[in-house]
Amino acid sequence: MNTQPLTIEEAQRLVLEAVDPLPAELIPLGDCTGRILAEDLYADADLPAFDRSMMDGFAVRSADTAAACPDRPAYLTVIAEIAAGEDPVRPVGPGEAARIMTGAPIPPGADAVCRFEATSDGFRKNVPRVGVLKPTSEGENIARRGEDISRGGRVLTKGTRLGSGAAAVLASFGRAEVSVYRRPSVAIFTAGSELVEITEQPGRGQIRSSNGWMLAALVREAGGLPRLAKPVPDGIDELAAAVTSEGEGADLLVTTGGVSVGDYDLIPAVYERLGARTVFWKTQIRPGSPVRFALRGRQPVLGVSGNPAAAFVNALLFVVPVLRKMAGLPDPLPPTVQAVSVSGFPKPPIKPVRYLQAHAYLQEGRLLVELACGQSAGMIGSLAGTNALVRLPGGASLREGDLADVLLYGEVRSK
Ligand SMILES: Nc1nc2c(c(=O)[nH]1)N[C@H]1C(S)=C(S)[C@@H](COP(=O)(O)OP(=O)(O)OC[C@H]3O[C@@H](n4cnc5c(N)ncnc54)[C@H](O)[C@@H]3O)O[C@H]1N2
Ligand code: MOO
Ligand SMILES: [Mg+2]
Repeated sequence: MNTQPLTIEEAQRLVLEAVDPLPAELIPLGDCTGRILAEDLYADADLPAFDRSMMDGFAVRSADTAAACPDRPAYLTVIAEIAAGEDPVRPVGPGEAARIMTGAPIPPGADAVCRFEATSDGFRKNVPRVGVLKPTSEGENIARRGEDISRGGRVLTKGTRLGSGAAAVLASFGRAEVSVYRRPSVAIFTAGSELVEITEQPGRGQIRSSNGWMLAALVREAGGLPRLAKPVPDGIDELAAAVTSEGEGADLLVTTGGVSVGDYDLIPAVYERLGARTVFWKTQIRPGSPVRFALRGRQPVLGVSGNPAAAFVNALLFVVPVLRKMAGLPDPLPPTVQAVSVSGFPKPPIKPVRYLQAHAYLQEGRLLVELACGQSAGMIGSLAGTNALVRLPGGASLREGDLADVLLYGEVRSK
């Protein structure tokens, strides 16, 4: 086990190294939103599958229209009407045109579509003859077979998060089922003799256990399936029994509380009882420094701090990346962007990296960030209404107007 506090980069590397993407499963296309594609998708056909009209108008031979102008229209005999869904076989010969609708196949012989607006009488149905008012160039208003997606090409890449656009592509190739990475299941345990369930009225010295609910929501947001156990009193037997019975088969175990040096901080002993090998304990981050990472066989176990804001930071920095990697995303670490800080941070610089609860928002197209009031690790209020963490490197201070590194985890809107 590493005994020196690790840098955040080293700690994240060790955690991510220990986990792999989960196996794939087939799901109905209608359930694909937010899931991660587990295969490359190649086009097994051209899209569109046939040359088709992009306008309502007339399929013509472009040469017939070369000299057309409003004063001397090119008059063509209308030989057919082609609606979308039809399969026209009759060729358009010289001096002829076929009335055609958007999406309908181009008939043999025609090489362009002249839209209604560029004809005389075009909007009138059943006219035997139409006057084309301007030249229609070869290929005009025709979508060529395969011009959208050509057969054999890769249209979706493994590791893509599926959404509306991908659904359109998958549907076009008849994929009623899609292969995605399985959603990670996460068993969550909250340790502490002071904790009561949220439906209970806490007695003196007791508190409602909020961390489990926070973690369950975060797991869900990251695409995982949380299983939240009842709060467990501090006791090696009780905690080990709960994890053994309710953590069975979970892809990830998360415990909160009990990771520091107090007399009842029993998580190290519990992990030992469970046969989990500790990979590291303590990191150079604040809050959340005493986070613990262990492996119980292949099952990863993350012991996050009991202090609510510290638990939140631990979860964003470790639990979410683990879930993203398990879910098949190629870039598991949350992206960092830069924003102008409208607040300064009054405390003096420290050696560890600080993560500050913040609200990032847009103003006239620029990303700004405001620190939440109350940055103590034990506080909960700063978690409400925030969508970002400001990352303050070791030794750095933050003044109003400085450019700050920001880790976004929620929707960014205008203020
Ligand atoms: N002597 C030292 N004491 C502490 C150190 C240290 O280095 N030396 N580190 C401090 C830091 S930093 C942190 S962070 C905390 C870590 O605490 P634990 O992970 O051991 O958590 P607990 O002691 O169980 O609880 C801490 C705090 O959080 C509340 N809590 C716990 N679980 C929940 C929950 N499910 N929902 C809401 N709140 C919860 C708990 O009541 C305590 O107030 O240790 C410092 N101490
Ligand atoms: O690292 Mo502890 O999380 O400061 O509060
Ligand atoms: Mg403690």
